[in-house]
Amino acid sequence: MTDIAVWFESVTKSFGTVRAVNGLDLRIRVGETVALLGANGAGKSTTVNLLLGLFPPDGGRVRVLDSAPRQAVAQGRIGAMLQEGGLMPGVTVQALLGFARERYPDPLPLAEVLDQTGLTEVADRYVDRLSGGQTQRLRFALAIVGDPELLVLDEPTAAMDVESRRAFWVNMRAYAAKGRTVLFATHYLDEADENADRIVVVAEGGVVADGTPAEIKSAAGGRSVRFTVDGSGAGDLHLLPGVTSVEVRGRTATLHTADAERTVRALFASRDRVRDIEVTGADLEDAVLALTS
Ligand SMILES: Nc1ncnc2c1ncn2[C@@H]1O[C@H](COP(=O)(O)OP(=O)(O)OP(=O)(O)O)[C@@H](O)[C@H]1O
Repeated sequence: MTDIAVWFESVTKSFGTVRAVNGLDLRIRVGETVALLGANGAGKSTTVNLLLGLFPPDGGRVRVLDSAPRQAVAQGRIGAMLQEGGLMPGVTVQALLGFARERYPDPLPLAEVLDQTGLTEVADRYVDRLSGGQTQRLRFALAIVGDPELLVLDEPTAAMDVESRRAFWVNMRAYAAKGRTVLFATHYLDEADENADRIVVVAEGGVVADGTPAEIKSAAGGRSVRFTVDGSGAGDLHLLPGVTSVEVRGRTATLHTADAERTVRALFASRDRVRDIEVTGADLEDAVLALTS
């Protein structure tokens, strides 16, 4: 028995000519809550699907809870909330959770799951009559009903409003606090920051950064300098001292810099006038942009 819950070793997976996962190395310890963070197409869902044994890797090895993924899933040791997949219509919330419970060797009590996921009030409602947020809660309930050792969530809060989202993370953290391992994929950088012990940033199918939220922010380092581009254009901005990347949207330029003071001084020296200048500390979004650009 090891204390590694999830182990990817040099894993690759291609779809036709697209290499969705490219030499991925990742180890997650038992009890960790890890966010997989990356842009569209970075390889998050493919990683999750490999972890669940939905298809085999082309190369490398995936181990979950000391087993092959399919075996761990078959034993009911992994709970998953995926992006798609319909719920059986024509049954009530309670009945569906009841069926699901029977598939597991040691499920949680039904009342506890309903209570924990805020579904008690709609227990008798047909699943096709639920709101979007309630449907997501039911998906979460189905993921935890078997009391799995590992919980895998692929963009779990998509389609939830602010209040449902907040409530969802409270529930997720309560589950993680029982010593369970959680891996969730997200686009929401603030959610990764607030709800994970560790953030793994993926781009083009590989890990580009891995650390605590604080470490990720400081690894990307630096600050952002934002201003309105005037007649001088934006062509030479990447040459300014300290600048690590340049983004221009409309008339607003954002410079990511490792040395804001030198960048700002050189910026003022290089043009007659600099309008609407704003210097901010790198937030997680800037950090991820800097790491993946
Ligand atoms: N079944 C498939 N067939 C063909 N290409 C695929 C398939 N699944 C994924 N891909 C491609 O693999 C790459 C990685 O996709 P993946 O869904 O893993 O990314 P993601 O990080 O989850 O993206 P998103 O945030 O948009 O869900 C993308 O270029 C995608 O188009």
